[in-house]
Amino acid sequence: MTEPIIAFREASKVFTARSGDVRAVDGVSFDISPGEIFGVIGYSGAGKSTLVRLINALEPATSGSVVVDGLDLTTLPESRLRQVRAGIGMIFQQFNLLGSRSVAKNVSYPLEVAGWPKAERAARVAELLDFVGIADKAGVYPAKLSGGQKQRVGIARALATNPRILLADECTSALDPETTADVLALLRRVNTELGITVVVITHEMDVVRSLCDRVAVMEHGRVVELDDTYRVFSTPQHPVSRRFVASALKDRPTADVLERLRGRHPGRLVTVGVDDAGHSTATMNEVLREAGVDSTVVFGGITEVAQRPYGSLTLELTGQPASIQQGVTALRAFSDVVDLGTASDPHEDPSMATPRGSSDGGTPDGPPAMPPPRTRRPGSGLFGGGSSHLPIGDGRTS
Ligand SMILES: Nc1ncnc2c1ncn2[C@@H]1O[C@H](COP(=O)(O)OP(=O)(O)OP(=O)(O)O)[C@@H](O)[C@H]1O
Repeated sequence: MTEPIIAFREASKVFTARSGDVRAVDGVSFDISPGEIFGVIGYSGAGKSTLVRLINALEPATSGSVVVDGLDLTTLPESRLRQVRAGIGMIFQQFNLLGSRSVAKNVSYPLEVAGWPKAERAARVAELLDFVGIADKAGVYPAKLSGGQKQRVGIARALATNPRILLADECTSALDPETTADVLALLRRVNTELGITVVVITHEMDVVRSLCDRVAVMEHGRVVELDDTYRVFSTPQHPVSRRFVASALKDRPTADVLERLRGRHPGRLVTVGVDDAGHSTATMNEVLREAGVDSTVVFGGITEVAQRPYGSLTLELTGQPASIQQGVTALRAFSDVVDLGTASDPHEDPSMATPRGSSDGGTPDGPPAMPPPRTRRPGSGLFGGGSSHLPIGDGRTS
C-alpha cells in the first residue's frame, strides 16, 4: 500500500481565546495519498483553514500528529519545518500577489528566495507562465489582470519550486463560474501532468463535484464524513454533507416546484436516480415500455460528479394503475426511485409526508431538494456496486 503523503493522527488544534478555548481542529485522523485531488469542505468556522495550516506547519498541532511526506511535523525543529514548507505550494482566495512586481517577478519571487541563479529563474518562469497559459502577461502588473489571470499567476508562483503538494484555500471563491471552471481545469492539469497532490479547501460543493477524487466534510473541527466524491454525492451520510450535496445538485424538484409539477401533470410522478452503474435512461425506458407505461420527463438533469455521470429525472407516468405499479416496481429493481404520488393515487413513499428541510434545516442557497437525499449506502439498486468504502476518517459522527 502506498504511504500517505499527508497523515493526520488524532490531530487537534486548540486556540486559547478570552472567551475560552476554541477547538478549531478536533481529533482528526485521515490520510491523503500521493497524486490525489482531495477536497475539504465545511461551512465558515468548521476548521478548514486551520487544518490546512497544520499541513504546512504554519500552526503547530496542540496534540496528535501531522505527518507530511513521512516527516512528523510535531517533532521537527523550525529549520526542518522550513524545508517541509518548501515542498508545499499554496494558492489563496485573494491571490496574494505582490502589486509592485510584474507577473514574471511574482513567479520568480520564491526562486529568488530559494537562491536560484538568474538565468535558471528566467527559464523556469517562462516555462511556468507557459504552463498556466499567460506567457503573454509576463511584463504586466497584477492590477491589470482579471481574477482568473491573477489566480494563474498564483498557481505558477506556487509551482515554481517544484512542490509535491499544492494547497488551494478557497482559490475560486472570488471568481465567476466560467473563470472558476478554467482554474479548476488548470488544477486538474497540475495534478495529472505534474503528479502534484492537490488539497482543495472550499465551501462550494460544485468545486468538489468537478475536481476532487475524495472529500472530507468538516463541522466543528471534526471530519464528519470522508469518502469518494461520487459516493458522498450519491449517498451522503451526514446532514451537513446532505446540505452541501443539495446545494450543488439541482436535479430534484423542491416542494414549490413539485406543487407546480403536480398541477401541470396529473399522472404518477416519480424521481428516478441516474448514474454510471450501467443502468441508464435506456434501461428506464425499456422497463417502462415492457410494463406498458408511457413516460415523459418533466424535471431533472444529469451532471458529472468526479467526471462520472450523475443525476435524476422526474417522470410523469401514464397508463393503467396496475401497469404503472409494475413499472415503478421494475424501476426500483435497479434505481433509487422516489414516488411523488398523484392526485388519484396516495403517496407510496412515507418520507414525502416529511416537511422539506425538517431534518436537514435547509441549505444556504435554498432548501434541499424534495425528495430527500438518498440515504442508503450502495449494496442494492442503482447505487450498488461494492466499491471500497472508507469509513469516516476519525470515526466520529457528531
Ligand atoms: N488564531 C486564532 N485564534 C483564535 N481562534 C481562531 C484562530 N484561528 C481560527 N480560530 C477559530 O477556529 C475556528 C475554525 O476556524 P477556521 O478559520 O479554521 O475555519 P474555516 O472552516 O476555515 O472558516 P472560513 O471558511 O470562514 O475561513 C473558528 O471558530 C475560528 O474563529
